[in-house]
Amino acid sequence: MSSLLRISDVQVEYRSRGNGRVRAVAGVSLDVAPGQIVGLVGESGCGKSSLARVAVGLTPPSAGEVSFAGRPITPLGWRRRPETEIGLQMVFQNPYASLNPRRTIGAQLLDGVPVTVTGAARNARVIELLDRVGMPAEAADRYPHQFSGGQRQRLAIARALAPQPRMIIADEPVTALDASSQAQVVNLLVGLVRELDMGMLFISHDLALVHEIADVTAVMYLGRIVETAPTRELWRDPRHPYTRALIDAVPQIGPTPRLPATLAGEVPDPANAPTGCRFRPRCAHAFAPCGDQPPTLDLGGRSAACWLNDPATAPAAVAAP
Ligand SMILES: Nc1ncnc2c1ncn2[C@@H]1O[C@H](COP(=O)(O)OP(=O)(O)OP(=O)(O)O)[C@@H](O)[C@H]1O
Repeated sequence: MSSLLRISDVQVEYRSRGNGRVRAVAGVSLDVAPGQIVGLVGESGCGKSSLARVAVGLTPPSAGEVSFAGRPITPLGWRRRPETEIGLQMVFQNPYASLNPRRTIGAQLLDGVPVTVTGAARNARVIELLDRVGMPAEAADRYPHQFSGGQRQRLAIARALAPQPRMIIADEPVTALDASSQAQVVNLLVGLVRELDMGMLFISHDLALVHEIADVTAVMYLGRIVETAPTRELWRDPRHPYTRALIDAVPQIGPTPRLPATLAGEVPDPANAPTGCRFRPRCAHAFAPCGDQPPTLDLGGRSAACWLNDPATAPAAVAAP
């Protein structure tokens, strides 16, 4: 399958206190195909937002490349080419990040409507966008502060749809909302993405939510993707102990209810990332080879960066105490 968004070996570094540098994203590759929903999941601080900002050209990568529909995305390219041409739009956790509090909703939606739509059709497009996200036409004359959090996120989705993008990157789009709005906004977003046959990179710390909506799930830990698989396979048969731990942390209801297991410890600060496998200090299966960083192993339609999947090293894990 050809990819729409291609992230190749991207690194993101920040200046840390003193003269040091922190590598928040340490070599990530990820593809999103047209019409595909890819979920990117991981605990807070693992580098998800840093990766999203690079993917839309808001932050330059320290190394690696991002391309969209075969064209490179760089912050320079982003400025030169209006986002309406790029076809990649972002929905942020906080809708105030994408909605200007001082301008009416209608004016902001109009900004995103392609210039090829002219005259009365422009206003008609605004009304249509509002209708798509379940908001009344009168919303066009109001300001963002006149809406609830859930309504504002609906409006931010309408703003993202205005340029008729081919893909959305949604970074924790419902985390800031109350529980009842969360389900509504996720259903709306996923429904629109499917209906309009767009691609989506859906970033979340909530594996259960990603399980419900994503075709493919990528699991990120401390700046690296540790496992990628079709969502159903990942859930049924995780190949990385971190994925297993995240699944075990989800409460199971139904015929065999199970209490969630907590994942011991916390994500280390990337400034003090462990050598070798970064998950090693928290991993119940750590064995000698984990002192070296595991490569991303191709497991046939899926991949995992864990020595347990390497036939050459795995027997040692069984032998380990
Ligand atoms: N501008 C910055 N300067 C320095 N360090 C940063 C900066 N932005 C992020 N970081 C650090 O990079 C790491 C990854 O942060 P990032 O926000 O990308 O992770 P995340 O998985 O999206 O977490 P969250 O969901 O909490 O936002 C964290 O350790 C964070 O402290």
